[in-house]
Amino acid sequence: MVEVQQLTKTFGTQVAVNNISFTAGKGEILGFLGPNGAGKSTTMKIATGYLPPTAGTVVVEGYDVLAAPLEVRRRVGYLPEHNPLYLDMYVHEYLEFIGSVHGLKGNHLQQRVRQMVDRVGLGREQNKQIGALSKGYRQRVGLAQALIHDPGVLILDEPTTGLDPNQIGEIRTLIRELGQDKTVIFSTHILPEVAALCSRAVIINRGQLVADSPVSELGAKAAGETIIRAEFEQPVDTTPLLALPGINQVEQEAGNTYRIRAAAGSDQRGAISRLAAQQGWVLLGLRQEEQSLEQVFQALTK
Ligand SMILES: Nc1ncnc2c1ncn2[C@@H]1O[C@H](COP(=O)(O)OP(=O)(O)OP(=O)(O)O)[C@@H](O)[C@H]1O
Repeated sequence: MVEVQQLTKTFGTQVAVNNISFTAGKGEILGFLGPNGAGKSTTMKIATGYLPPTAGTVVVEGYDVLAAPLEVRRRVGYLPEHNPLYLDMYVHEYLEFIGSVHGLKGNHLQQRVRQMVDRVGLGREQNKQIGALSKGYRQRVGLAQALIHDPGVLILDEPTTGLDPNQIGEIRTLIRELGQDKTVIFSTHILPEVAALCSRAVIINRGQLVADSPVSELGAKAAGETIIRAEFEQPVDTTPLLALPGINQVEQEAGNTYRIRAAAGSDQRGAISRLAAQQGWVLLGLRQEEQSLEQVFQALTK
């Protein structure tokens, strides 16, 4: 579990992160979104103990990043945005080195290295120097080093950037598996990735939190209201529709389709279909409009 509370980070006069709070739970994959410069990497660096907060706290599996940085590092796997690898080291050698930094030794260390090579799909490239690997394979080495000590929390800064579509698919599958029993926070600019992988998303903009909600509810939040389209066989009297609680406006569109604006986050379809039955209206279609994640992101971060 990762608990970010009223976190602020300033660099001189620049406020990179401005009083944000959110929580990521065990078995949860949290998408961390925001435009360039929003403060994502800064937040992740603080949560992994690489940067101290200016104010506020981050608590990782019960340990405060400032008060217990070693306990935090033991429990966190971190893939930084600019994956800092030792290019002249061989893949095995590097993973052994990182494993030993985490206190792994002997057979157990060798076994973990083999398991990680296998897990991230480094098999064919495992005997090369890191400098000889393609971007995608370097990213896999970065993931393997983040996982080597079997941390309960994984913080991945743009893990799929620069990968080809096949590699993206494989890394997403891996993240999905890891998310079953770990806490995973990952940042990305690829919005369909969030829809595919995450149950929840946190969006920040200019250092401030602008959304923290289940991905499925983001649309209504961004729009500030829910739009429903109802098609009837005949024109209907809009007065009883407008009288339903939570319905703000009803407009007739082409034919006998009505655009119904309702309070954000509410689902009025049941009430509308019951009203239609009461009034003897033949309801041909009833559809709640979904906003795409792109639209939501743009609305919240412009
Ligand atoms: N060491 C630093 N010194 C000064 N300013 C910094 C430093 N690190 C980050 N910043 C500033 O803090 C702000 C947030 O940067 P950050 O890297 O956290 O954004 P981001 O959301 O990760 O962006 P991107 O999507 O482009 O990676 C930016 O304006 C950046 O210039």
